Amino acid sequence: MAIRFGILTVSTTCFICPEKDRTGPELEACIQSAFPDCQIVFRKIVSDVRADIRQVLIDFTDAGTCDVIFTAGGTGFALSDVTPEATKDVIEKEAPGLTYAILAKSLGITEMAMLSRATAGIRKQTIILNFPGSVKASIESFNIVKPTFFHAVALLREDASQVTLDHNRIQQDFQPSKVSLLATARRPRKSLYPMLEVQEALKIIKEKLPPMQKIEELLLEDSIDRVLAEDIRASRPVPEFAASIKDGYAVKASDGTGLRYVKAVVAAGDAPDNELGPGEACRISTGAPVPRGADAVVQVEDTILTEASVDGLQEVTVNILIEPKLGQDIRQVGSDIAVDEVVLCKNRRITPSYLGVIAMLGFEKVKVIKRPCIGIVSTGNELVSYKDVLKPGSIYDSNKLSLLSLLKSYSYEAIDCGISKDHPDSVKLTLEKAFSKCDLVITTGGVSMGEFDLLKQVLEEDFGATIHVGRLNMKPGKPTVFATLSNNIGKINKAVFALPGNPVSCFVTTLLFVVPTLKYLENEMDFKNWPKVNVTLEHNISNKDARPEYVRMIVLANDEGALTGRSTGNQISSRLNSMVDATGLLLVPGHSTIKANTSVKVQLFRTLNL
Ligand SMILES: Nc1nc2c(c(=O)[nH]1)N[C@H]1C(S)=C(S)[C@@H](COP(=O)(O)OP(=O)(O)OC[C@H]3O[C@@H](n4cnc5c(N)ncnc54)[C@H](O)[C@@H]3O)O[C@H]1N2
Ligand code: MOO
Ligand SMILES: [Mg+2]
Repeated sequence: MAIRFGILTVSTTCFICPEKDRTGPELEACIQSAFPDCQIVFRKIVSDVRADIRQVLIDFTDAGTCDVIFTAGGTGFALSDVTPEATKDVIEKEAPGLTYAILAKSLGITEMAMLSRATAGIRKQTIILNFPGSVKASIESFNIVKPTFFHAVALLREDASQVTLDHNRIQQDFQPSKVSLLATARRPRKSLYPMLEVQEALKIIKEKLPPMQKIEELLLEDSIDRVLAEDIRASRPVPEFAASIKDGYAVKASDGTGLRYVKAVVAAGDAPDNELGPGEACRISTGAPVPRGADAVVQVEDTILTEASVDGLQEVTVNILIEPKLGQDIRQVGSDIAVDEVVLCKNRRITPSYLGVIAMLGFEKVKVIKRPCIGIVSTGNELVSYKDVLKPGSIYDSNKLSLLSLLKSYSYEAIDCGISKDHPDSVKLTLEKAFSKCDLVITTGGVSMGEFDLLKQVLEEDFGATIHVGRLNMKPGKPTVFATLSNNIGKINKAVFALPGNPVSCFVTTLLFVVPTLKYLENEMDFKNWPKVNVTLEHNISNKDARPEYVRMIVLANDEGALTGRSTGNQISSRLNSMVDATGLLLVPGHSTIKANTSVKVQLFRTLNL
């Protein structure tokens, strides 16, 4: 948050001879070193005239251009000292705590502090605070109150995220970041990180990932889309009893065609205890247990009724029209699943049919591979939640929602770990909170070459992280970062993907690096990445950049079942609409064109569009 300061020296002497004003310039330097990204909106001098002081204060508060105005001078007992009176004329609310804090601390330095009549208050959204006129006293006063300004201004601006940040900082006894924003002139003008190829990076990520894999047991209903951590071995046969495949009559095959006496009825769910004798039949339903003595089922369509009961309601005899074969229309015990058969293999993802099979075997719970807890952090002073009101210069944080839902579409739940400001303390605090909850943290923004791109520095300097991947030869996604953190016994236990802020760049790198990592951590995908299919291009596709480009493709199946593909249009990294409807990525080498009708291999990350 950039605070906007104004400095008003009140002194008739300095007004006549401005070069005598030392307090104004010294105060300005002090403010700038305490708040490096602040803005000094004005530095003025007025004489000790109440109306003149009042006018400057009104001008700069009512225009809404200043968050804080410091006056220096005119606060003592001299007859001409009227700064507090002019201040009281304009303020709408008093802020006595500020002057009290200055007085209390200053009394420890000099008892002359008692002679200050300084006042403080708020007009509209601006804080006005009187400092003494001497350089030393004004700077001492500034240093006393400066820790409160971020928070005070955030409250006045109704900047909820900064207020939360400050509350956390106060509550957690926060240690500021070791990274400084001050030495911009000394920043490197070339990236310090080697440019890696995508395949190289995938290999490194695979090698350096912390060992996260553990097993957990879940209720069947909670295990959909998870990866099996055990073979599912049948402890019972399916079916468990010989069951009829048809609605018809259970018979002895050796009786052949001809009349049968209908001895009993067996419906699904019955447990028949009678035994079929020669010339007898049991009426039977699909799925019902075949009674002892029967060895074939004849479907009702292959029979006729030959005799009914006196009331005409019950079958007494039926004629079997077709020669029954031994075992006909009977599912034998264990014919679907035999006892001890490994019916589902570990490391496979649980689909609805897996769950059905597991349920058939009577399991209540299943062992699956535990997933890392994933957190997503957005970074950027410009970001506002899409649920909040947009301010001038701000944009909606779209990355958070698109990445949370992209992961969800592959069944990974991630936690929203907030929006960090482009300030080292804010990045540090937001990451600290994310790491306290999550094993894998994904951030977006702040990884390129700008002075406010702080992710790599904060990760390295504040968290001792090792950056394994710092730059990639790809478009989009060049500044992609992969880093790991160790715990206090030196064991790697956290991983970070710090992705570029451009909406397409973080989307594509999530597809190419984060999702494969998550699948790999679940043993499902050996970093082979998305399957490739042959696609015929509908038009020429050019890449003007030197970096290989992952062009977003719409892939369609024509009536003959052949696949054709077209690009989603302008591929600039900010244009997230270039992801819309894309189901595949086509890697186009740097400075090259692939001609229409060429057959190319497209990596499919989704099923085809209908
Ligand atoms: N001097 C250089 N500048 C840049 C380079 C470079 O190599 N040298 N690389 C460019 C490339 S490539 C990319 S990609 C971007 C990456 O930038 P950062 O990761 O540092 O991200 P920011 O600067 O914070 O933001 C970039 C862009 O994205 C917008 N953004 C950020 N977060 C969000 C969000 N959550 N939702 C929506 N939009 C977001 C942000 O406003 C910026 O417009 O750097 C190039 N620069
Ligand atoms: O690498 Mo950036 O992601 O092209 O815009
Ligand atoms: Mg940047």
